[in-house]
Amino acid sequence: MNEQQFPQILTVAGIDSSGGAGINADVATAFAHHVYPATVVVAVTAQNTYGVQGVELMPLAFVSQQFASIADDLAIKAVKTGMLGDASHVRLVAQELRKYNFGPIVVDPVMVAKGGAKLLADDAIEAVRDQLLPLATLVTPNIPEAEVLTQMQINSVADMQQAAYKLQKQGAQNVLIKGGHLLQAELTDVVLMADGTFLTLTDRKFTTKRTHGTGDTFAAAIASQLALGKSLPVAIQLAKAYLVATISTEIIVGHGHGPLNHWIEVQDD
Ligand SMILES: Nc1ncnc2c1ncn2[C@@H]1O[C@H](COP(=O)(O)OP(=O)(O)OP(=O)(O)O)[C@@H](O)[C@H]1O
Ligand SMILES: Cc1ncc(CO)c(N)n1
Repeated sequence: MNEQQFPQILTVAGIDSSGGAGINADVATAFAHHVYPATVVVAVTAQNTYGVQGVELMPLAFVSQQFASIADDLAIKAVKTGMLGDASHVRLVAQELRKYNFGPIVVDPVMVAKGGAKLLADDAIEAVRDQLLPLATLVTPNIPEAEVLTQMQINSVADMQQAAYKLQKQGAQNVLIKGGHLLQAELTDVVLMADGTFLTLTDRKFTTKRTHGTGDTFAAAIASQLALGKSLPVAIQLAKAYLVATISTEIIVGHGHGPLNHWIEVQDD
């Protein structure tokens, strides 16, 4: 491997026609970090800041072909997975990820879009739990996703910690449960590291409806920092700082849940 190669990540996810979430957010985030993003397109959505109007999944063989093309040529240093659509696509992506050594894998188990549209079929949950979580260096569910995966209700930070233990038992090495859906004045994300220690990230909640793609941006920023050689705890904290900056400096696009300001400068540690 040529050490001079530019840092490269792979995002395996869905395209958002309105540009704010999914692969579009991942690509914007990678560029902001001066990291090169390759993409495996699993789904294409007809979507805007109001919601999701349509979804098309790519043929399975074509998803595999995209993986092979990338593996034949690029030097991927970290992976992020996002919207995977249904059980057969989840199983296939897991199978492809097992084939190649693309470095650490950040699994964002995307299930539902901001407007409530399903981005993952109900019968795919088992495949996410059994096939994808054991491959995850880090899994980054929001609270509803963590509830579905662990079959427990989450109403507090203590519940988030308990759910994080369960997700680790299911095979994820490290767990980040995002607290955006917990009704509190402050937002708390809970991270359970592989060594059993907790990291808690607490931030004020900005009053804004422009939060389309926050989860994607957070996970893509973590993958980008990992590709740049940062340790996981440092990558998570730098990614969170970038995310907060993208939320706090609004850009006015669309009429519903608008996209983030991905142009904001990434601060280093
Ligand atoms: N209004 C806000 N102000 C500050 N931080 C926020 C706000 N909304 C979300 N966040 C942060 O963004 C991250 C993602 O939040 P959330 O729990 O909503 O994830 P998500 O539902 O996966 O996002 P999405 O579905 O939009 O991709 C968390 O770290 C959360 O703290
Ligand atoms: C394509 C796509 N992926 C992920 C999300 C979740 O933010 C979304 N809304 N759309």
